Parts: sequence; C-alpha cells; structure tokens
Amino acid sequence: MKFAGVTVLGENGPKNKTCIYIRAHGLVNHNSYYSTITMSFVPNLASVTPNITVALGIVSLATAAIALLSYLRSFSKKQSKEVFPGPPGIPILGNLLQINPKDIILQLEQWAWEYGPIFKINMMGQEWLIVSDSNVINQQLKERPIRYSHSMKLISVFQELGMHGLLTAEGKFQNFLYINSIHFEVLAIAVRISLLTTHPRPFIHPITGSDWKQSRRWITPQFSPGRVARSKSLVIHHALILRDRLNEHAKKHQITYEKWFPKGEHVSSAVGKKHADRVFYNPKEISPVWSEFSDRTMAVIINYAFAHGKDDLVPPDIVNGIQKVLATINHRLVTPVPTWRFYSTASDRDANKAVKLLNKVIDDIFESIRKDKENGERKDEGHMNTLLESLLYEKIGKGDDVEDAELARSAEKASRLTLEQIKGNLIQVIIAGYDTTANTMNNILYAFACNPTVQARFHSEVDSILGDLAVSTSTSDLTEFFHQDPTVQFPYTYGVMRESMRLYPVVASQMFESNEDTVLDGHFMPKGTITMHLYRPASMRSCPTGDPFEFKPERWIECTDEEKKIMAQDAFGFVCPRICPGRHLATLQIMFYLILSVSRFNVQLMPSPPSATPARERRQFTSMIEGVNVRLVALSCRHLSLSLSRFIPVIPLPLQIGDSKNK
Ligand code: HEM
Repeated sequence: MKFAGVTVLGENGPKNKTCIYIRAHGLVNHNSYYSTITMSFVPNLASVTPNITVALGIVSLATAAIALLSYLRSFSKKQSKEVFPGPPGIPILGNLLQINPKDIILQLEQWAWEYGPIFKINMMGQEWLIVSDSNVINQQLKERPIRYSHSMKLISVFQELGMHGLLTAEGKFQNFLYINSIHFEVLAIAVRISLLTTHPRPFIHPITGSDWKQSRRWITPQFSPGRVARSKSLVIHHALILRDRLNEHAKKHQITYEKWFPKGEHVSSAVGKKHADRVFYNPKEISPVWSEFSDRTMAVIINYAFAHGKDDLVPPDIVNGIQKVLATINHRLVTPVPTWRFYSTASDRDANKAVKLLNKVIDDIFESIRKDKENGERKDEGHMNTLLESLLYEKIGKGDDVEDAELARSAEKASRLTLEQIKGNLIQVIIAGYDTTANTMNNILYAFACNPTVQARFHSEVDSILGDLAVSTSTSDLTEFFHQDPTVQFPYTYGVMRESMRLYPVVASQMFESNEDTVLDGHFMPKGTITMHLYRPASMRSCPTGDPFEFKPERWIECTDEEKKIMAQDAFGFVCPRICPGRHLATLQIMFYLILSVSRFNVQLMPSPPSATPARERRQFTSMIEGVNVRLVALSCRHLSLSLSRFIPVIPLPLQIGDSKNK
C-alpha cells in the first residue's frame, strides 16, 4: 500500500479512491474541518513500508495540529459537557480501565444510579454521554436515522461480514467506511494518539438517507400481526418439540440430582477417610437448557424468513453456521483491537464461510421459487408465504387486517428491494431475532426459579384455561384452540413475559452518534457526540406502578392503559421509527413456548455451594443472564392425560431445521 499524498478535500472525496475522512470540530462557531487522506493501493506491501511510516508521521502531525486548533477553540463549548457529572478517571485512559467490556452495562447502570439520568464517562479522550432518562431517550430515538445513527462499530462489524440490511442501514452504503487494512489500524491509532483531546470520533460516520427507509417499508409489513398470526401452527409445532426436549433435560437433571445427593445406601466411603462422602456436586455436570431455546427460535425464524416449504434446499449445518456468525459478531463487538483485519482465525474463516453458504441457500431457494412461479405451481391451501416469497412477488396487505393495509400503503410507495437487499435483510432478520428471543426465554426461566409464587400462579393460569389441551401433542387441535391472541387469553403469562423484559432486557443499551450539532436536555451537543442509552434504569425511573425493582407480573394486569404504555415502551425499542419489526413474532414464540412447553415443568435452581459462580447478566450483541443452572422437574401428575402424552411422540412436520437431534 502506498500513500499517494495527504490532501484536504472537504466532505466529498474523489469517487475512484478509498478515502478516510477525518473531522475536527470548531466547537465555538459550530464549524467543522475535514481533512481527507487519500490513499491509492498497490499490491506489493513489503516494498512500500518506508513510505507508510513517513505518511503516518505526516498524518499524525497534521491531525495533531488540527486537534490542537480545535481544542483551543473548543473551550467555551466544552462548558456544556462539563455540566454533566461522571466518575473520576485517570489521565489519558479516563475511565477505560474501570470497565470490563462484558460487564459494561452493569457498571454503567451502577453509575447511572449514582450520578443521575445523564452522566459522562471518558474513554481514552472520547467523552460518552450515558443517558437513562426516558424523555431524552425518546427524543433521540425518534430523531433517527436523520439526526442520530448507530455506532460505527456495530455498522462496520456487520458490513465486514458482508451483511447489510435494516439493522445497520443508516443511509446510502458508504464504501469508504470500511478499509480492511493493517495500515488503516495503525493510522487510526496514530490519529487517535495525536487527537488526545475531547473529540469523540476522528472517523466520520455514514450520511443518512433513503437506504433504511426503503428496507423498512418492505420488511415491516412482513411482520404485521395479521401475517405473524399465519405462522401460529409453525410456532406451536416447535413449542411441542421444545416440550419434548425439556423433558429430556428434566430426566438428566433428576439423574444429576440423585447422583449429587444420593440417598443413604449410595454413599461412598473412600479408603482412609473417617467419614463417607455424602455430596457429589460437580458444576460441570449440569445440563444447561439455553441451546434448546436457541434451536427453536432459530428454526422458526429460518422457516419464516425463507425455508418453509423448501427445507430440502437447506443443509443441516446452516444452523451451526449462523451460530458461528453470531459468535463472531459478539466477539468483534467487544474486542477493542480488530485483530481480524490483520489475520483470520479459524472462527473468522468459519463465519465467512457460513455467510457465503447462507447467501447460496437463499439463491437456490430463490431459483426454486422462480421456477415454481414459471410452472404455475399452486401452493396448498393455508400455505404460509415466507419473507423471501413475499418480498419477491407478493402484493402486500391483501385480505389482512387494518394494520397490514396501512403498512401496505407505505410499502407501495417504495421501490421493490433488489435480491441483494433482500438477502442482506433476511440474514439480519435472523441475527436480530434469534438470540433476542432465546435469551428472553432463558431470563424467564431464571425469574421463575427465583420466584416460586409467580411460577405457581402461571401454572394455574395455563391449567385453568387449557385444561386437558395443556398436554395435547396435536398441532392442529392447538392451532384451532388458539384462534385468539394468546396475550389476551393468558394475561398473567403475558405479564411474566413483559416483567422479565422490563427487569432483564436483552437489548439493555444502545450506542448512537449524532450526525449533526444538536441540543440535548438543554445542552449543546456537537456533531459526532457519542450517546449510550441505558434502557433498564430509564424504565425503572419512570415506572408508574410502584416497587420498580420487584418481579410482579400482576402489575401488567392491574395497571391502566396509560401506565402499560409507559412500562412497555422500552423493550422493543420505544415508540420510534426503528421500533423492532419482529416484536409480534417474538411475542408469539415466547407465549407459546411458555404456555405449551415451560408450563409442563417446575423450574428450580440447582442446589449449589456458596463458592459457585453466581448467575450474572452478561452482554455481547444482546444481554443474557449467564450461569443460570436450573433444574426442571416434570409435572407429570397434574392431568390424567399427561401420563398418556408421554407415550405419544410429537409428530414432526417437515420442518426440522434447528432440531438439535438432527445436527
Ligand atoms: C424478545 C425479542 C426481541 C427483542 C427484545 C427485540 C428488541 C429490538 C429492539 C430494542 C430494536 C430496536 C433497535 C434500535 O433502536 O435500533 C430491534 C430492532 C430490530 N429487530 Fe428486534 N427484538 C426482538 C426480536 C426480533 C425478531 C424475532 C426479529 C425478526 C424476526 C427482530 C428483528 C429486528 C430488526 C430487523 C430490527 C432493526 C429495525 C430497524 O433498525 O429499523 N427482532 N429489536
């Protein structure tokens, strides 16, 4: 790589070159200065290293000069940020060493209670504003994607894996944002070091535009309540498989429990020991259940997205592949140095392969749908169109409910998505919808284990409404029964779901950058300011129903409509243009998994000694309570028919993707 020169170009760089925009604020008069380093690339890297060193030196000096200038001019504007309190840090590194990336949310929440709804932290010279004030959060979220956009890290991690869709769309796709080069990193570090000022981001963020709007207009109608309701039998089918799997875990948990705490005659007496051992606890022997939830949610979403009716074209290892992609995203989001740009590890290569495979599968299914259409092949009555089919061919809103029609009007205004855009969106929908739903289920199990009275009330609601159907294994009988919205039919169970999302939100925080100078809570915020939202303390501060720290599902039944609106606003992304489009599908899955699967078990915590690692919330792409060691006890005696149901196998539909037994 060779630097052709260093030029100051302003906002628009030459089209045929890769550009990095560097921006320094003129904080007094709102002016900004942009310098652009224009680089041309040649293949032989070894022969040009001296040029790079010289260029880096020049760049560092130039940026240091710009930084110094803007720093001197920024004094009066800095005053606005000074008004916010924050934890004291150390010179240069600020608060960096006080934060463990995996525990960042818990640490920031502690500070939020201590320093108030808006406080600041210093991350190596960058000031971040941490916000847990619902009004301010609402204001910022509503002003997206024009005034605020997702953090560059989130966007670049997805783009580098070749996945671009609704979640990361902010404007027209910016090629210059991503430069996969070791020299870029060295350059970034050099610039960062020379910019040891208060400037938040030396590298420019995307320009907002129509990219997100177009995807949003097409994707949102595909997840309207009317369309999601058509996937009822798909979700019920997987809820029954989940019940079966949890039953296997319950058996294992019983064996482990009996091994750890044997009755009298099983005690072993080691030679030379005065007393026989009576407890054989070993934390490695616990059989965790999270993967069962992730398998089911993955299966449902893949089917919903593209696989339903075309499962012969989906290789079994696709689930494994997607899980690897998600693990890679998680890893990259919390890794401060992007090592994958220097060399690829085996997991980096696996993730790339998995994205390629996903693209190929979608291509194959697209081809098959196209042929079906050409041959005029008719679908069975009641066939559920996948997201792929609908995005390619369907006229949205026909025969559906009012909300569908509303959304259809909006989609009609936008031009159809290209196949490339569809593929990006399908992959992102899977990534966005899979562990969010699975982690929520995991957190509910933890809440049940910690709150036996809540669990008892949940069991009683399910039993009293479902009766003998509670143990039915018939997808069609159950689909027929659930003709109503289950959140209305089972209000306490719905309260359990909402309460767990309020106390243990899986999207507990988000980070944004401002795209323009703005005013936040009466204080001037220059373009490029980083803001981090903390949703849990925000919702707790504004909780209108009392006892905000307690797990009380009944608050969702006893509250007024207005109170419910306030309490529900944060879980799926507030009432903002980017509110989660998959919320109805997520809710349907969680409700059916609880009613048809989890209700068949008593959830307890496995006994453990005081030295055991306590369950703790951890954040990667999404948050989850880790180390939840539950013991499932099958409730086999509540209904006469239950004993029968244990001998009736779940009759599998042809949709077995994600079935861990088939992996
Ligand atoms: C319990 C489950 C879920 C939770 C808690 C959740 C939460 C959220 C939140 C808070 C956002 C807003 C992010 C933002 O403000 O930028 C979001 C966005 C999104 N969610 Fe979900 N989600 C869940 C399930 C799903 C499912 C099942 C799907 C799809 C099948 C999905 C697809 C998406 C997509 C595509 C976006 C991006 C929307 C946009 O940027 O316009 N989510 N989700």
